[in-house]
Amino acid sequence: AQPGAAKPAPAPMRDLDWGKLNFLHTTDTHGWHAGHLQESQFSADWGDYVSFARHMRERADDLGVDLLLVDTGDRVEGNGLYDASSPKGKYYYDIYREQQVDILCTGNHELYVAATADGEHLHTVPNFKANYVASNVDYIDPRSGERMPMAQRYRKFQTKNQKLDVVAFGFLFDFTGNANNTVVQPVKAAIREKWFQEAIREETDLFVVVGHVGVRMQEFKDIFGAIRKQNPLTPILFFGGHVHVRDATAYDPRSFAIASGRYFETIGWMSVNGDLSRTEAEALPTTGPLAFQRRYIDNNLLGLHHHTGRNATTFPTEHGRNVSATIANARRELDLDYAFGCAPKTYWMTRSPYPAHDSIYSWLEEEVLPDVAVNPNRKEVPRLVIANTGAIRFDIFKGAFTRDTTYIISPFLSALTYIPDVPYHMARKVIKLLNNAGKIMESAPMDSRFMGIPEQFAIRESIINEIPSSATHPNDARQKPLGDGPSERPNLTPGYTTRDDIGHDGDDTIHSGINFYVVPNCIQAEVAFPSEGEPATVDLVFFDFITPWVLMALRLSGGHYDDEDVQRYVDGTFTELMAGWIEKNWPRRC
Ligand SMILES: O=c1ccn([C@@H]2O[C@H](COP(=O)(O)O)[C@@H](O)[C@H]2O)c(=O)[nH]1
Repeated sequence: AQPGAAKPAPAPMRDLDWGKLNFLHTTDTHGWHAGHLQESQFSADWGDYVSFARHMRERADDLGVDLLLVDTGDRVEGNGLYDASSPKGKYYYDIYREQQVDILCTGNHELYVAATADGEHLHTVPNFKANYVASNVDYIDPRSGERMPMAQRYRKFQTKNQKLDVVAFGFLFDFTGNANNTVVQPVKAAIREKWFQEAIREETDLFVVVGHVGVRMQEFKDIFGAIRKQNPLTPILFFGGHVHVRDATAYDPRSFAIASGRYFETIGWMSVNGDLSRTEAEALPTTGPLAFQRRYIDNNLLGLHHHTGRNATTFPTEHGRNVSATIANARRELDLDYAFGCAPKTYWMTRSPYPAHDSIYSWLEEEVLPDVAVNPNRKEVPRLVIANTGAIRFDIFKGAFTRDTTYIISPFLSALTYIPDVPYHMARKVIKLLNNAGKIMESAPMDSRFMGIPEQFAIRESIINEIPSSATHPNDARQKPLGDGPSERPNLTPGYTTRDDIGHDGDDTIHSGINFYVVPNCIQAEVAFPSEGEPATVDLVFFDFITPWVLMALRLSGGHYDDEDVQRYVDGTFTELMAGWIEKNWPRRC
């Protein structure tokens, strides 16, 4: 863990079930390779993960089984360790490569900005040349204009100990927001390609699909359908991401899919037992069942010690320590602990309802947006200022708001844009349409959920845990999450209490539950409105990311505007404007 990181508290644990084939899975780490310095349950860093993987690989060797590490993309954007350097990723690429990841793929965040895609092509792809798989992503060379696969389309290899043949794919969901130096082929088209049809006809013991795809998204179902049609009995293992939740499901009895959360809070564990080798299986009179297990490991040192049977002295390897030290140096050089101000209280994204005094969205709407959305030439003009909730990525904790926090909360280069003098009777309808457009904005790429937080692709209704559970045994499947307040098990720390299709026992650490309140796609501040009556026209100010939806909403309200009508409203990114607001409004020191 990093110097000064919060120390984890002991908690009741569930063990890992080892199988013949075992996996550790990271996804949507978004640059959090230093761990969560302020959150004890997630405060291990990438160096600790390097040590952990080393011990787990040794254990696999001792047992004569296999362990593979997989990563399903969105490794970048969302933390100072990646975002604060110039160029972005100056330190991150060399830190990430220290882990031996066996199969990895691209996420959408590797592709939003052309320079990020260049970085992926120049660094992570060659760093993991044999292991990086890009089944539906191409890169366009900026000099020659040549279009080429981002990496090999699929990977065929044998596991170390049991010599199991694996055919692995690496997919990205049907993302359309990529920069023009990349091409994302829709999954339905990619699986019709000759190379894919040949790959699924390879002689293999199992298929592994890593994907920056939610495990309940159609893209994974289509890939599963195509492989299964050709291979009625071969095990197919899916590792998903993008939606930022812990989740697991099975598409049929010989397949399994896991998603392992977000922000390096979780290290996913999947294990498989049964007749995996096709030659052995073919010799049997009938095909035996496969047994799949999953665990969501909280990324903290006490848990990692527990699962490896080690302690503070025996756990860190020299390699792991060096990686932790490299991260600490990078954080120091980037001055990530520089404080813009001191947050007077904690502001939550989804742990409190919106609106509320401790909702980050209420804070933005009531305090920040009215203050930063000011164009000096139009400051008297009444305006509606719309922000998409997906632009905010994390909670603000009471205490120092640092350079690191700015990127944690808002890593995007979001700009405030506007359409001047929109008739108010039209402009006022926009927020309602963005939040409740229903079927009109349901299908990609205009799916209105893309404006909101990724978690809400999976969680559609609030999860409120006010009622204390009566279950007391750690492995009691009837266990229900507990509230944030006093609980019947006072020793439990609040944390993930995941319910997936397999049951309620997926988390390695037994926690009391945390509330999740569904939030709207967008929020809106009314600024400089007349004290009485309504304005005839307003400036409609909004984050540039949501331009296509705003134009569509205006069209539905009878206003015919297009991209040419959209202008820059204030200079600077929203991240910079927010940091400036904090410097001005919150005390410098805590
Ligand atoms: O410029 C941007 C880019 C993205 N967003 C929001 O982020 C999510 C996607 O998050 P993932 O981590 O890729 O799942 C997107 O749906 C937007 O809500 C943004 O606001 N601005």
